[in-house]
Amino acid sequence: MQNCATVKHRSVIYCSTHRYFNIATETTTQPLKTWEEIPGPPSLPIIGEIHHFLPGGSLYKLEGYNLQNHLYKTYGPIVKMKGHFGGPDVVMLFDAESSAQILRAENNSPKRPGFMSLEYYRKVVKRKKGHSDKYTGLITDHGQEWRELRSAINPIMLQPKSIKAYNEALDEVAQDMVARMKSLRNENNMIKTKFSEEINLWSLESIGLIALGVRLNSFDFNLPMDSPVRKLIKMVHEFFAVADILDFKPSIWRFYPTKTFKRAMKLYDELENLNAEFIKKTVMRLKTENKPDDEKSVLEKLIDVDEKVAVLIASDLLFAGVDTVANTMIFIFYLLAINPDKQNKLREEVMNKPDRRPYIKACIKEAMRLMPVAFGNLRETSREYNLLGYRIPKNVFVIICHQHMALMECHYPRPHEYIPERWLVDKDDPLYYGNAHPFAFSIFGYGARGCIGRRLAELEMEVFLARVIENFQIQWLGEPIKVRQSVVNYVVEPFNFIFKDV
Ligand code: HEM
Repeated sequence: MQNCATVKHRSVIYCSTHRYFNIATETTTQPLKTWEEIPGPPSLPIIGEIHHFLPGGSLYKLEGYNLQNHLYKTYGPIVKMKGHFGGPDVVMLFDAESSAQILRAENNSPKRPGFMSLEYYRKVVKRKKGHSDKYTGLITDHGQEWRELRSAINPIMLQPKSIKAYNEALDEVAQDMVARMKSLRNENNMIKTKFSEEINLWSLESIGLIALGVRLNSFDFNLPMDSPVRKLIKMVHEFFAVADILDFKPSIWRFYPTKTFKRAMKLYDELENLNAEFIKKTVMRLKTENKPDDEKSVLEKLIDVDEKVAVLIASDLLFAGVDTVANTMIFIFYLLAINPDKQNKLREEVMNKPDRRPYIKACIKEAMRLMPVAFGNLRETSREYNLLGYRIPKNVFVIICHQHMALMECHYPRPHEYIPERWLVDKDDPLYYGNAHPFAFSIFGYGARGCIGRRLAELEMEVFLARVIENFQIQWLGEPIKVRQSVVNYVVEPFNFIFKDV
């Protein structure tokens, strides 16, 4: 059992009684420890900690949850990783209260760096080519520019009523996808084609319909491999792969244009052009139509505000909204497949309660807690902090390791079990989710910069899951699923799902 109070490097006990102390306030009479004193793997000049990840190193072959758990157990709730090859120093937080401290304090103008190579492409490469737009996009802008973009999109994407209006359209996509799945099964009721690609088609079709207002026809069996839709999916995958190498792994691209860096610049260019093509076609069509507000797509609503902004935002929605939702959906299917009692309970609800479905929401939430699509979130500090008794300087990258925190016993009892009920039980039940620190699980991020696609993602997943559960008994064959951590978490093949007719 992993208990927050058992961390050997800390004198602070805050969690086992479900009371959370503000550690910064507790220790104000003691001198702050320095940046250098923050525990972490010893680093070497220039290369930082890379040697630990090489054969024989203490972190060799560790990744994802296992890496986080190793760091937490070895160094405690705050771990420093030195930047390598000109990259920034990073602090990893496994402590919910300190995460809250950073996320709340940075909420005024939150800076989430992350996709540095994409930012370089949009702010340096593109501008050298003559693009002079004030904005570069939701993901890569910060400060005033980001705030302006965000305030244009917030009312469209975050109001439950405007998202609910897409229910029927999403259901149509879900039903089409179920029909496609039926026709793609072999004699053992397994999907003959690559399952992850199939789910990506569903996710792209859904987001395409909402963002652009058109059916992309991703489910067309005659879709050529070099069609724009397939190209887009391939490019989004590739985008995450190159961003992982350049931005989240040691890379010297800041000093020398590596092969991957060159590939990335070309890919970002191709991806933006492809997105622009999709969007241009839609914009032209929309100019000839005049729909009532509640039937308009996100792009249509944004065009009413500002056409250039509309194109930028729709482009970011397309690539941030495909892999995230698709992979989450695969994790949900898997957890329901290996927990047939939960699946049957869900089916009961889906078949009998069309209007109110709390259990489906709980199944999705619990899957995201147990198998999140992203392991953490990021903020750059805009000032100094006192975290857990250490001085954290300005301009440091802080990673909020929410995957690890959401699997801590002190927050969620029986943390490695799939128990959707924990999101529904009363206060006096020990499983009650409200006993956890509110920042222990923050899959969609936090505050002003939190995921703009959250409500849409939730609705997409609910609608599709209901249709799948109504039609199929999902089973999983053989060894447990394997997950590969990249910028987002992916399932490694084989996809041993069985979709039997109910
Ligand atoms: C299960 C699905 C999803 C998960 C877990 C997820 C998670 C996240 C997280 C953690 C962030 C960072 C938030 C922060 O910094 O506090 C984020 C940002 C973002 N997400 Fe999502 N997301 C999902 C689906 C989507 C979808 C469907 C879309 C598009 C419709 C989308 C578009 C975006 C965009 C554009 C941002 C950047 C927002 C900004 O910086 O202002 N996401 N997402």
